[in-house]
Amino acid sequence: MTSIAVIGGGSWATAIIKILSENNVSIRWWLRDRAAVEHIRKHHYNPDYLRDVRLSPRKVKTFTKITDALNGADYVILAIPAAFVQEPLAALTPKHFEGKRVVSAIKGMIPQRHILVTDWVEEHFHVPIDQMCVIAGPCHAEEVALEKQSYLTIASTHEACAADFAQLMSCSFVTANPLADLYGVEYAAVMKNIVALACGISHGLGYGDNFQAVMVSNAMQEIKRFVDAVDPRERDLSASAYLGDLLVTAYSQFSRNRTFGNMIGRGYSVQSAQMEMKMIAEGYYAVNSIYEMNKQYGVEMPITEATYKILYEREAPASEIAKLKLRLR
Ligand SMILES: NC(=O)c1ccc[n+]([C@@H]2O[C@H](COP(=O)([O-])OP(=O)(O)OC[C@H]3O[C@@H](n4cnc5c(N)ncnc54)[C@H](O)[C@@H]3O)[C@@H](O)[C@H]2O)c1
Ligand SMILES: O=P(O)(O)OC[C@H](O)CO
Repeated sequence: MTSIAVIGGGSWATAIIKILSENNVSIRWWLRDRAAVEHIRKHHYNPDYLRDVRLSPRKVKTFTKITDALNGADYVILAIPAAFVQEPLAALTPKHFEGKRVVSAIKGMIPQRHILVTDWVEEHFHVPIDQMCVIAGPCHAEEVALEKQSYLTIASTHEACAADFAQLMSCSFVTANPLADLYGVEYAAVMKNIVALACGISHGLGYGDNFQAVMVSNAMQEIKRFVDAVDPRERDLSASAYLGDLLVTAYSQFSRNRTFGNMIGRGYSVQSAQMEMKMIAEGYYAVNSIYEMNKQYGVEMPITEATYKILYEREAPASEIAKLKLRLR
């Protein structure tokens, strides 16, 4: 039986565990919050996220020590927002990851370093890049909880590695397909969060669907320019791992990033929006990383620049979106 360690106690970790539990696997789940661990052991659901998801005590074991969760695991899935992933893994060494495949479920970048999570894992824990995958595609945890038909893309530099893990992430309500484009998929997943922030900000300011449709079309071009500059190769950005994820995050009621952006557009400060939201909007951190990274590449990125100026330079949302309006086509 495949043994899978899941690191993180949020909504996406909980949804991933629900999917994996449909297959013949054993899950070793590390959560930061001890009270949540106690609760799950006793009541078999996560008290903080997706409370309707029942967790099989036969398949899912919870741990408060991360090294215990990793013990004997074939796969390690990282499902903590990128801004917080370094701290819980700080005590781990390359030895803990020997012989294990690492899967990033994170759609964000390491904030202080402006690097992708897979690059950080390779650098820090010496996991070979071809032994890593990312979980991508348009998929909200809330819809997984409701067993609504969803599609995931498992991306890796090594197609066989992606294909193996895709099997484990497929079930009656999820179709997971492998794709050999680790970096393109990972960057596109980071960038769609920035676009969702911009869509939310515009919506909060009173812009309508017509404007958002143009924003999303321009965003797809912006993502293509950036990804082509950073990792040039042939790829079909209309595939669901890229365009699909952008659409779901820009339009869904469940989108954390859009919700956060909407609050900013309505006049909340960054701090008050963060306090009001129980969940993490990865795009807030990602926009800083992509903006900083782009100093090296010099790609034309009007949506990223406008979002950066609003969130990090405290420019007024109304005037930044008014300027952006003139740059969209
Ligand atoms: N939720 C989704 O539908 C979804 C879908 C696809 C990908 N993702 C990605 O999954 C990752 C996890 O997101 P999520 O939606 O589960 O997040 P979430 O907001 O539901 O949960 C937050 C998680 O972060 C942890 N956390 C919060 N503050 C922390 C801190 N200061 N230090 C350490 N840990 C802290 C919490 O314990 C919890 O595990 C993100 O990269 C997100 O982009 C989420
Ligand atoms: O839409 P968000 O901001 O909640 O992000 C969640 C996922 O990335 C959607 O695929």
